[in-house]
Formats: sequence, C-alpha cells, structure tokens
Amino acid sequence: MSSLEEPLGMDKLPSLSTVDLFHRFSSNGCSTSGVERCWVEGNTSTSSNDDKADFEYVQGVFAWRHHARDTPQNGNHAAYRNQCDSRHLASRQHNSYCNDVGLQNITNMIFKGIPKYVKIVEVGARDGLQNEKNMVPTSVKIELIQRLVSTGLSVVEATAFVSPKWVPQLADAREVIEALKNMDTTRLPVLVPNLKGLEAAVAAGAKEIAIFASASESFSKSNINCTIEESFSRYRAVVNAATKLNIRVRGYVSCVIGCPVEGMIFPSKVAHVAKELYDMGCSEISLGDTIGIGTPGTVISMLGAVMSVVPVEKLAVHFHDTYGQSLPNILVSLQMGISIVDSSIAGLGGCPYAKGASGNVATEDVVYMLHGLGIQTNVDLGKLLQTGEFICKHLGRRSGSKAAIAFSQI
Ligand SMILES: CC(C)(COP(=O)([O-])OP(=O)([O-])OC[C@H]1O[C@@H](n2cnc3c(N)ncnc32)[C@H](O)[C@@H]1OP(=O)([O-])[O-])[C@@H](O)C(=O)NCCC(=O)NCCSC(=O)C[C@@](C)(O)CC(=O)[O-]
Repeated sequence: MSSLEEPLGMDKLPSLSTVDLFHRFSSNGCSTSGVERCWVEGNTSTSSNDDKADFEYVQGVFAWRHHARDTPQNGNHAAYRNQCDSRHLASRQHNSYCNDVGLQNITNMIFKGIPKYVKIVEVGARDGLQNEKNMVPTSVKIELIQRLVSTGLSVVEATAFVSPKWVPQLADAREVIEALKNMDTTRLPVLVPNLKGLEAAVAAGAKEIAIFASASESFSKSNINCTIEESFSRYRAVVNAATKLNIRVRGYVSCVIGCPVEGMIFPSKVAHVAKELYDMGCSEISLGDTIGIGTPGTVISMLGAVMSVVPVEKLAVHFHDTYGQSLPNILVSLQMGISIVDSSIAGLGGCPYAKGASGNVATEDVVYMLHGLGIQTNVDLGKLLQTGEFICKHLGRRSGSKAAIAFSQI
C-alpha cells in the first residue's frame, strides 16, 4: 500500500500539536455533549434571553425536519413532495434560514468566530474542464461562465493561458476571454504559468490572473516543468509585470497535504511556498489539496503553519473530494478563520498532472452547507442547481454534487 492510499492520521503529523491548535481555534462556548443536547433534545441548559431565543429557534427548525421526514412514512406523499420541492427547499433553507438571526446566533455559539460571509471562488470552468477527455465547445464554456455569473458568484475562474500542448482542453482561452471581457459584475481570473501566458491573457482582455506553484518538487516538475525555486523566479517576473498593469494576482499552492509521488508534505514546506507567493505580491493564496487526501486533522496542522506567516484573511482553501473529506475540511477551515473557499460546479475537476485526483468539492454542496450554517454567500442555490444540470447534460454525466443529486430526486 502506498503512503497515499492510507489517509494521513494525526499520529503521522510533524511536530505541530494538532490538539493545541484545535483548542486554540475552536469554540469553547459549548462542549460536544452540550451541542448534541442542544440539537437532539433541545435541552434548556441556556441562561440568557439570546440563548432562549436560540433554543426556541432550534425547536422550530427541528419540528420542521421531523415533519418532512415523518410524512412519507405516514403515507402522505403529496404533502411531503410539496414540502420538499427543491425550489421550495432552496428558497426556504437558503433565503429564509440564511438570513435568520436565530440561526446565526446558534452557529456563533457552536462555531465561535466562524465567518458571517464566505466568498466562493468558482473554479469549474477552468479546474473542472481542464480535465475533460472530450473537448468542450467554446460556446458551452462561455454559456457556463455566464450562467455561473448569474447565480451571484463574485469570482468565476474562467480559463488558463497555458501551453495548449500541455492542456489542450483550454486551448480556446483567448476566445473565451474575448467573449466575456465586457462583463463588469464578476471577477474572471485566468491561470498563467509564465510571462508568455500573462501577455496572451492581457491581450485577450483578462483583468485578473492566478499563478500556480507547488509545495511538492515532484508535482512542480510534472505540472510546470521546473523546480519550486525556478517557479518563484518565473512568477516574480509575472507578478511584477502584472502589478505594473494594475492586474490582481492570486497565488495557488498545490499539494498542501500530500503529493502523488512524494507522499506527505510537511506543513512548514507549504508555509514556505505560501509566504514566498504572498511576499512577491499575490493578493490571495489558495491552498490546494490537489489529490484530496486531507482530513480535518491534517488540514488544521497545515493551516496553523501557513497562518503563522500569511494573514488568515488572505488565505483560501481548495479541496478535492477524493476521500469525501472536503466538507469537514472546509468546516474546520472556517473555524480557523478562513472565509474564502474554492469549489467547482457539479464537482467537476481534477488535475491532469496529479494521478488519482478526483473532482473538486461541488459548489452546490458548499453553498448548501454554508447556508445551512447561516453563512451568507450571495449565491442563489436554485440557479446554481440549474447551472450544474446544464453542464452535466453537455458532458453527459451525473453530477458530482450530492446536494444536486438529492434535489433532483425529490
Ligand atoms: C509552464 C509550461 C508552459 C512550461 O512548459 P515547457 O514545455 O517547459 O515550456 P517551454 O517554455 O519550453 O515552451 C514549450 C512550448 O510551449 C509554449 N508555451 C509556453 N508557455 C506558454 C503559454 N503560457 N501559453 C501558450 N504556449 C506556451 C512555447 O511557446 C513552446 O511552444 P513551441 O515552441 O514548442 O511551439 C507548461 O508546463 C504548462 O503550460 N503547464 C500548465 C500545466 C497546467 O495547466 N496544469 C493544470 C493547472 S494547475 C492545477 O490544476 C492545480 C490547482 C491550481 O487547481 C490547485 C490544486 O488543485 O492543487
């Protein structure tokens, strides 16, 4: 069994104390058993008026859940269908609950310090489509991006100006950006690996770029054909040129938990690469668990190390769902103060240079979870579901989003 087939456990972590970090960043307002009592039994262990209001709110939520679950067993399928109509659910849970002060209070109590708003960076049109076997027509890519924009997403990564020999799926980057360059409402960053990519992106009308380094030497070699140190000097030139043009640069770090070749990557290595990118002028650093092997335990250690050298508000998390750990990983990241999350419509994705990397966490699932926590995203889940349906139909495949599948079966 290779080291990557076995999820990394806390016992395999380097010197950082995971437990200490967890205590430092997690809520001390409500113990685990207290939380369970709050939710399951509606225990009246609360004292303040706010807490009482929260408790009453929980009872309300719970009563509705029981009703929704119990009805079909009682044979009342029509009522159940009405209750669970996907658009009804979407609007009830994601507009009403999301804005409810009661839910936010409870969320704050259990997840102390969790952000009220999370910025989602949609990467499906780039990270998702770069891995498709069949070429997706340019017109479909453009419509996908337009639909994503219409959901309220504020950042939609559009494409990549990389070598078409390396990533033929995105060889139409120029056409995609030219068609969208007058879109003012939404930021549409594009990936560039070097100055040649920057020049082509700017010529096409891109207003924002992302560079991509790695915390693993082997992955750096296979992905961009240079060492990590070489990538720094290459990217320094790109960031300097972009800054002169007033172009914002995001920096990615790949393999932040593990690498398909090297196995576990030490958090200190990730912190080093993240700091280099931040110091050279990247406005935001996205931490990519490229092959999706992270668990909340390893994510806490990695984030703890990176947060000691880059301000938390400049950090984003980018999880792939290979081991089904994306949502818990996101949740623990939020608890540590992260408020920027990358995700991909319908869970499309995977890196062509990372064997075994499965899709990104699905945007629909992230939005469903965040709204369920009372966290605002400004994204319309109903429109997102329709956009997921649109692209899955074109790709001829089932959605990678659990939420989308569930809504479609109701
Ligand atoms: C970096 C290079 C270019 C080096 O590739 P190279 O072969 O070492 O480069 P080169 O400078 O020797 O050039 C070779 C050829 O590519 C051309 N070329 C050179 N640069 C460009 C460019 N910008 N645009 C278009 N063409 C370019 C260049 O002109 C030349 O063409 P030729 O003379 O043979 O006809 C190549 O390795 C490459 O394009 N890699 C991109 C790989 C990639 O896109 N990977 C996926 C994105 S990263 C990812 O998915 C991870 C992430 C971000 O999502 C986070 C996570 O999950 O971890």
